[in-house]
Amino acid sequence: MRIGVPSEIKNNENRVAMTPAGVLNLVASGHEVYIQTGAGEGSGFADEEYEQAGGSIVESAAQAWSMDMVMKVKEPLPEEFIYFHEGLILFTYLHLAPEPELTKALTDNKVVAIAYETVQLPNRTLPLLTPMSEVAGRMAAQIGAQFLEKPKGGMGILLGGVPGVKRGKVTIIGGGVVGTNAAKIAMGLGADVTIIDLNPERLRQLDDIFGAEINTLISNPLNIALAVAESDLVIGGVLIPGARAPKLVTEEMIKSMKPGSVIVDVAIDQGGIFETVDRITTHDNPTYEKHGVLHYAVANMPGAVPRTSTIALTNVTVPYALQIANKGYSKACLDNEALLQGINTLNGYVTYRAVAEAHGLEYKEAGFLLSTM
Ligand SMILES: NC(=O)C1=CN([C@@H]2O[C@H](COP(=O)(O)OP(=O)(O)OC[C@H]3O[C@@H](n4cnc5c(N)ncnc54)[C@H](O)[C@@H]3O)[C@@H](O)[C@H]2O)C=CC1
Ligand SMILES: CC(=O)C(=O)O
Repeated sequence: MRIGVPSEIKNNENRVAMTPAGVLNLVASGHEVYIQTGAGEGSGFADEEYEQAGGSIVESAAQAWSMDMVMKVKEPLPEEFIYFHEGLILFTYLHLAPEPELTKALTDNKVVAIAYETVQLPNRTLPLLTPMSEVAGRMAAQIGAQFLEKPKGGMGILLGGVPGVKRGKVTIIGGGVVGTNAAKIAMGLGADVTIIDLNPERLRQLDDIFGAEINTLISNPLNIALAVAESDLVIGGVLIPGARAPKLVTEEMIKSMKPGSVIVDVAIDQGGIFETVDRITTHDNPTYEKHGVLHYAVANMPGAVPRTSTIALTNVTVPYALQIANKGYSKACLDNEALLQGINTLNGYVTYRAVAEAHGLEYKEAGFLLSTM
């Protein structure tokens, strides 16, 4: 199979979908990999390293997009829709629930769109989302701590306090991968941390992991309102796979926070959990202020630490790319239920139920479509 790897074009997105090690793997199995010149630079991978691994460098995005399968990191932006065509296999993060135009472009052009974030193992975990959630979760606590500093617009507190001065309060809504990693760093900084989750079993696990060092609360509007009101930093890490994130933190709750508090909406890639987050922000201009609270809503947080993120991401994506390349997408997905869960659009249909529901579109089961093709 011929695999194309274009450069990422989102603001400050320095990750790339393939490392030279990944190229070596695919080439060793008889595939051809075409990398757009300079695509790996932001992650510290030079064109020559890809060539030494057996890949070919192409000059333009159009050339990289002209292959049988395109591997990317972030969802395509409107200027990339011109490259869509029938039968193209697109393997990348897509986050389609909050993206009606992208969903339409993929179905109109009959792209086989396999979303990293909905590839799901039988134990319900999301192996291609997890490493980036680990990165973003850890970053969320660091970023929150930074923006609480006065010169960054915050109220001017140190999360860990000092002897004789109270520690800062951090509430994390969603105790999955983002939440757990945010908690680790926030606790490491010395903050007073509360995690809120809907799943009591998850709260038990968190209690076992962190013990008395952490507060856990079941998710309901009252607990969220009380915790948000007394927090200096609130981090949103809720996910219902494939679906638009629920708005759990209302405008009234944001108004109840102290001036100079900070919210970090990590779940913004699925639409975000804060009612007052009305736009996606960028690494260039990461925050805005509303009701005196600093709002951070960058949808590609790991793009700021591309060396770590690219390696962590490709560690998990390349084995799945190999299955698709070796068997063809149809057999690979029929043989591997986890990969089948990744198909979001196929033959002009939306094949992920939560995405179809988000846009009021007809849903078709990918397995059924593939077995009748
Ligand atoms: N902004 C960025 O750059 C990045 C964003 N993300 C996003 O972060 C979000 C979280 O991802 P993960 O932690 O990997 O998901 P996860 O599936 O590991 O965790 C989600 C947690 O949310 C909980 N939850 C569901 N409904 C809830 C509710 N009503 N109240 C409280 N908790 C609830 C679940 O029980 C689960 O524990 C996703 O939207 C993901 O795409 C991930 C990486 C980077
Ligand atoms: C998961 C995601 O959206 C990211 O890593 O950018």
